Amino acid sequence: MWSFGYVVLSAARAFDGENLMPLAASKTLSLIKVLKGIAPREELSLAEYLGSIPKLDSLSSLPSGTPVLVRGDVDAKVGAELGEGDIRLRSMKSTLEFGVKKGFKQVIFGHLGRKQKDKPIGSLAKVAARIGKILGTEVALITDWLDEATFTIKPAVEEQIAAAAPGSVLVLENVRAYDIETVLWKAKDDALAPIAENLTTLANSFAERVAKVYVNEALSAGSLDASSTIIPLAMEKVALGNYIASEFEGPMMDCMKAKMVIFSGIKIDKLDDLDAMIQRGTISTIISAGSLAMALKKADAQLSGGDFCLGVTEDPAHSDKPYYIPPDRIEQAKRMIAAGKAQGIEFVLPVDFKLADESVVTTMKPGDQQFDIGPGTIAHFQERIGQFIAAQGGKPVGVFHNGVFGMFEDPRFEAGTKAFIAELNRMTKAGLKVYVGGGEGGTALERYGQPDWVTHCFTAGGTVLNALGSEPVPYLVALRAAAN
Ligand SMILES: Nc1ncnc2c1ncn2[C@@H]1O[C@H](COP(=O)(O)OP(=O)(O)O)[C@@H](O)[C@H]1O
Ligand SMILES: O=C(OP(=O)(O)O)[C@H](O)COP(=O)(O)O
Repeated sequence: MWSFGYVVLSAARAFDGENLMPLAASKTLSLIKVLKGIAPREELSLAEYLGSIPKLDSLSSLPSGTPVLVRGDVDAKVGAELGEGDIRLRSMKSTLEFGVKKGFKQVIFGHLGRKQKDKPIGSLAKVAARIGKILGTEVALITDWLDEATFTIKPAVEEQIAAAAPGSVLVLENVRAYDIETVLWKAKDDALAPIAENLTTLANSFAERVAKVYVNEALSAGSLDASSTIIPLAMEKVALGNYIASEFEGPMMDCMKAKMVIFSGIKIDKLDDLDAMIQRGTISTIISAGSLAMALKKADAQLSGGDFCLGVTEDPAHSDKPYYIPPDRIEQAKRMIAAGKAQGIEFVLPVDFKLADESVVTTMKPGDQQFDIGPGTIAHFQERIGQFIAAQGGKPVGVFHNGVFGMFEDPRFEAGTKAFIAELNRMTKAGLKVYVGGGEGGTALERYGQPDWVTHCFTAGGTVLNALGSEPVPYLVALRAAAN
């Protein structure tokens, strides 16, 4: 839900002719607390967030040569040819071309991947080259741009930007190479004040040495990354890129009104997002599969006076595993089903499962683990889709699909996911508006279907769930605070 208590944030800055007053650490700390859910958020809809953040055309009158920091959607596995693995990079084209035309010196920064044990963090070298190809211009990569001892941008970066010609595009090397970027992820409440000091120094250094204008064109950058999210507070102007603005204002708003949602996958916290979507009041049918559906399956059985064994999924000995579902999630699922059914929502759940040895069962025993839905469920879902299509009478109602039905990367467990991608095509061809929420669901569409089998596939998974679900998108909260 986008409803919390009421706190108005505004960046601690004012203009002094050409000089921007530095951001104060107290304001950074306030925003961090809001983003971490420690302090209350404003009670705002997605439309209200969007309405409070300037669009790209607000930068139209800035003079040629103005440096602009662009938070770019650079988390891409670039393939050998143009068009391969670069959809997120192409999503920035319109915004970057606007900047080139205006003569801005655009400095793109963003993340690629996550740090993994014993593996160096990825470089943006290929991404920078591909952006250059997409724009038809040279794009330089600036490596080694941050002094991690002082949290300041290295002076050479300022010199490189000053020397760049109007219309230049530069890329800062992977921001996640620096620990400061992900420091908020696991930060305890009492560590936030010193972190806010460091981030304030960093944000002010960006404003002093890189740019005072910030454009966010990174739809998928929905995690609570530090510099990416906080830096706008120190900026003179912020704006939403063309792609982000159109994705939120078009397809995302359509998804808010979806009548059917298909929710699956392994992350049990998606239950909160489904809960929030139910509370919006437009949904009539929920199809759920995968690990996530296990909570609903058990809850449904218990509400009918019975029970349903989930095997290892409910075994506390597996509590460190991603598929583990703790008892409080079953209770939450019970509340959701009871409230949902009271408002007329139909929950369509799996009726059989494929286990590790590929046997198909309708009930599980302790020690069992399901890796896919079984053929009975595939048929059950197909039947319900047919009924849903018929009930809409040709009206273009919305359908939102998130996640996968099993461990589909393994061919032994792909059948359920694969069969349902064909159902998305069936619904689209029947005139429904079908949206896929990026992530693994998007990967499955790529693998088993065609782009035109759905109305739209988002280039971000987590951000879409935030926008539609229980938590606001951190960068929208921050951009609104910065724009105030
Ligand atoms: N039983 C299962 N059901 C669904 N996904 C599973 C299951 N077991 C493993 N997974 C894995 O979990 C991942 C999907 O998780 P999901 O939460 O849908 O991701 P995303 O939010 O990125 O779409 C896939 O890599 C899939 O193989
Ligand atoms: O791929 C991304 O998001 P997605 O998997 O939710 O679509 C983004 O780059 C976010 O990556 P992160 O989850 O490491 O912050």
